[in-house]
Amino acid sequence: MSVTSELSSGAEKEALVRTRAYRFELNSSRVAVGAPLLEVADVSLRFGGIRALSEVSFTVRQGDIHAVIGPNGAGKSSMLNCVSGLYRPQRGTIALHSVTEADEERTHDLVARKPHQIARLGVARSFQNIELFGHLTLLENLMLGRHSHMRQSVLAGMAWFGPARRQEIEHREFVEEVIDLLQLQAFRHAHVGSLAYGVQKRVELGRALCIEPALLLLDEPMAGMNAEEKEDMARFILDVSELRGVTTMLIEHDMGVVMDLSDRITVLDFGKVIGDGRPDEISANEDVVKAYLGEEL
Ligand SMILES: Nc1ncnc2c1ncn2[C@@H]1O[C@H](COP(=O)(O)OP(=O)(O)OP(=O)(O)O)[C@@H](O)[C@H]1O
Repeated sequence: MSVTSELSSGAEKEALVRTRAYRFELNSSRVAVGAPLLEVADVSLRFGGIRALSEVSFTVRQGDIHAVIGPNGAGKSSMLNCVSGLYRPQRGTIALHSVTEADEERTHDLVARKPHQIARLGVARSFQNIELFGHLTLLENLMLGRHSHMRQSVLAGMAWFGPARRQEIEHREFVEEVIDLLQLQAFRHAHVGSLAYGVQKRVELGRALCIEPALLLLDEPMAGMNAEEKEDMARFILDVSELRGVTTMLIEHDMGVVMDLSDRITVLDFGKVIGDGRPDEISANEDVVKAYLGEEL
């Protein structure tokens, strides 16, 4: 893609995000649309004799849905785990860019940081297996997602007066906006454990959004879903990106979904990048087609 067309698609996205009026920002990154948000450079990760990642480099740009695909064992989850700090690569850098309220540009090397420090920088992650509190209601699960933004002490919260009450109301309104976006109104007071699998996955996405992510990491958000649930989830991921400007990096096996949703795709095979580009470039890439021989592209 040429630089100008990249810029114009960035401007279009920004205009789309601005045309809708929302009370709360879900996207906490102030990096300009189309500019690099996450730069993975030369990352290598070994487990004993197994090379899970070899000199992996790619860039995720602000505003994009960026898919990481590849056959089983290609290193996709390992890559996501390196970004979220669960794994520490032996080589390479993973740089997250940010812009402060004073418009100062910052770069954070994620390799040196612990998972909770990376989460505090706004990197929110959902897992392959659902990790929600099944015995709590949907509202309670999402309110827990707001936890990192709550300033008042638990004691003040329990006493339920003054600033604690105001803050609770504010967070509740934030959560309601996420519930509206993901069309979860009907399940507000349901215990999450009793909800259908596809709805639980949507609640997980909601909880990640409650963190106000700078970068959203989704590990197989549609795994185990039926066709209708997949379609719904794809729509919500698109809304989160197009309407709310949240940058998303996702791992997904369903090629149809990946080709439809993604702005950019990085393909891994045996821990190496064998393709990186727009969906049309990836489906025309011979190495990628070879790696997926027999699979639909
Ligand atoms: N914690 C670990 N300890 C040892 N080996 C690991 C570990 N995590 C991943 N690996 C190995 O690294 C390689 C890449 O695995 P990874 O799970 O990242 O691939 P993947 O592309 O996500 O696969 P899948 O699509 O099956 O989930 C595999 O050979 C795997 O066995």
